[in-house]
Amino acid sequence: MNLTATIAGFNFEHIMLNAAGVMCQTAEELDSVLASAHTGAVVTKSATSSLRPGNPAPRYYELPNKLGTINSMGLPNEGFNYYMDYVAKKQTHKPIFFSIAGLSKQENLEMLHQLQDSDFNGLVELNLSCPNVPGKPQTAYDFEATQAILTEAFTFFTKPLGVKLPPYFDIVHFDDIANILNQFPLAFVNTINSIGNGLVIDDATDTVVIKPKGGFGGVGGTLVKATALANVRALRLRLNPEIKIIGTGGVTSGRDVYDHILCGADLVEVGSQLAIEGVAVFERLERELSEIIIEKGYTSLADFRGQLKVIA
Ligand SMILES: O=C(O)c1[nH]c(=O)[nH]c(=O)c1I
Repeated sequence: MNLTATIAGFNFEHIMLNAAGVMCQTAEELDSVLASAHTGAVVTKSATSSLRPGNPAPRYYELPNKLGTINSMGLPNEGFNYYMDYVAKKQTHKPIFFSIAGLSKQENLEMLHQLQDSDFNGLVELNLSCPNVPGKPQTAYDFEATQAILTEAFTFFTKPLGVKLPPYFDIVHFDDIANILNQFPLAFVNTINSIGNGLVIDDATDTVVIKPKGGFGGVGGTLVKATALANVRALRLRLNPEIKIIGTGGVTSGRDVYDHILCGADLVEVGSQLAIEGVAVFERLERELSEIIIEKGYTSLADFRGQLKVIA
């Protein structure tokens, strides 16, 4: 059975990896994802130029009954140079995604210049969708700003580049963002990031469950699966075929991985469920996915990728 994928000439022997932000802030966490026999790659925590402690705790919460998670981490990370050192000395055959989330266009362009001029030989994920930096909008909800940063980036950046998008909820917005992205030689689009600014209440105390922003935070896990699949499907139907899709959001079972692929995903990321279950989740998900593929009589992901049926 062929459970592989290719993006920008990089071969992925397994199609799952962590979602940026989960199990990827330190070298030890990154190593634990790479060490799994059931991951094809790893993505770093989105980096800013300098180290950031992030928002005050409690800033992460797992909902009861495995419904999902809410977080307002606030972009805590070890700083750009920490991850540059990590990728420089890391010996691995698995591709590495280097995620960046500068707080301004200039900061993002500066990190892209450093990545371009470095020996880094992996893929870069420009995170345009962090919902948790107080006062900072999710860039990808501003179509002009998205167009502008990609236009400037591609005047000098020649390594494989993709963008991490927030979820969209309007068909016209799917059209708008796809029209922008199709103008650029992107290696991939990663959709979705958490659903921004949700609110969860602790029913024992009538209190929000996280401290930052009065309890508003990004929602992930089971709760966001329908939105994640819609965004994967909508973008697959609209984007140039050369732009591959990483499906993220709502993955807790092999069937969820299968559904992301059915909607058009080439790679599939696990966030909330990885945080809840640990790296063993990848073995379980890959086993469950394989069982479904065998049951359906397929032998490779290409047999059903993007083959979601509609009702005639
Ligand atoms: O709060 C965070 O660090 C965070 N949290 C998210 O849910 N998505 C993001 O892109 C980020 I940068």
